[in-house]
Amino acid sequence: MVTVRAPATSANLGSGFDVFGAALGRPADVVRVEKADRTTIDVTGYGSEFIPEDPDANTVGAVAEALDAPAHIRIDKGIRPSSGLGSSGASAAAAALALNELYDRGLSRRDLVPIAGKGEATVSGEVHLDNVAPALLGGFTVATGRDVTVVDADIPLVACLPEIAISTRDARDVVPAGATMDQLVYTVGRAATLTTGMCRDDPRLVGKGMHDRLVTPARADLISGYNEVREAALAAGATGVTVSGAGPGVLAACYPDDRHDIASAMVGAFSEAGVDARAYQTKIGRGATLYPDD
Ligand SMILES: Nc1ncnc2c1ncn2[C@@H]1O[C@H](COP(=O)(O)OP(=O)(O)O)[C@@H](O)[C@H]1O
Ligand SMILES: N[C@@H](CCOP(=O)(O)O)C(=O)O
Repeated sequence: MVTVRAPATSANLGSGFDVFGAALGRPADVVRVEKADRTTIDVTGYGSEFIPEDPDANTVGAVAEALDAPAHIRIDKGIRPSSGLGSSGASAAAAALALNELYDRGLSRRDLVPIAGKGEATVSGEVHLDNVAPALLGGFTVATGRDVTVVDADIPLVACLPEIAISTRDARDVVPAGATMDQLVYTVGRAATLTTGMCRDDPRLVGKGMHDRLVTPARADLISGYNEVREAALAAGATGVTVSGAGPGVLAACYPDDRHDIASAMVGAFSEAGVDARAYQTKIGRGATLYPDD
């Protein structure tokens, strides 16, 4: 048996739609695989009642097929599905690493990124590698086509998860079809600022670079209380706030000592909007961890 823990991830970070991603220190999914004649899946844990065990509908099924690695796959969900924290991608990334080890396929983590992406595509409708790349490689990742650049950034974060479910597929439907030149210039400036901040471990630049006028406003409208939560986090010291992935999670960048106050402020602001929420005080973390021969 092979066991892999794959972390939650936050995609887009505001200015990097479908390109930027970051591994979070927590929460995480744990996936265990054993060889079998055909693939079967058991799901337990957070939100498991909403996750299909049919290999054609679960992200790990497409990964097993792509690797020609049939297995009994047990998924223990630490990351709630439809969260904006890369829940479906984490399972796919964990399965890719675990099955590669179980069947001795000899692929590198980078080789496994597009394979895990096939799993992600089964639920989101399109291939986007901005969750599976950081889940496998860790750090802050820039995914352009099949190329992935990794920065081992050290940035404190708070990820706040409201009790609202938004599927990535639905949230992709509200993304504007085009952009003006002003919007493009603004986005490039912010994306470059964020990337510089990641390279310098500078929470101020990262927070500034998260600001986005293109995709985030459309998605924020799907999250009750988003504007109030954003204002509360900024008032508590966040250097930047944006929608995490396709939402409903909300991500704040900050300095380490401010995490507790920001987490309380975000949960409190959601509560005032009538929405229960939980917050993870975390930071950019490492990629999936392999526990062979468990
Ligand atoms: N292993 C899995 N983990 C989580 N969700 C899964 C998995 N396999 C299939 N799904 C489905 O994917 C959808 C959630 O994925 P998505 O909308 O991309 O949100 P996110 O990945 O941000 O949690 C849900 O409909 C869920 O049932
Ligand atoms: N770039 C994708 C990222 C979706 O992330 P998820 O964590 O919500 O699955 C998008 O914005 O659609």
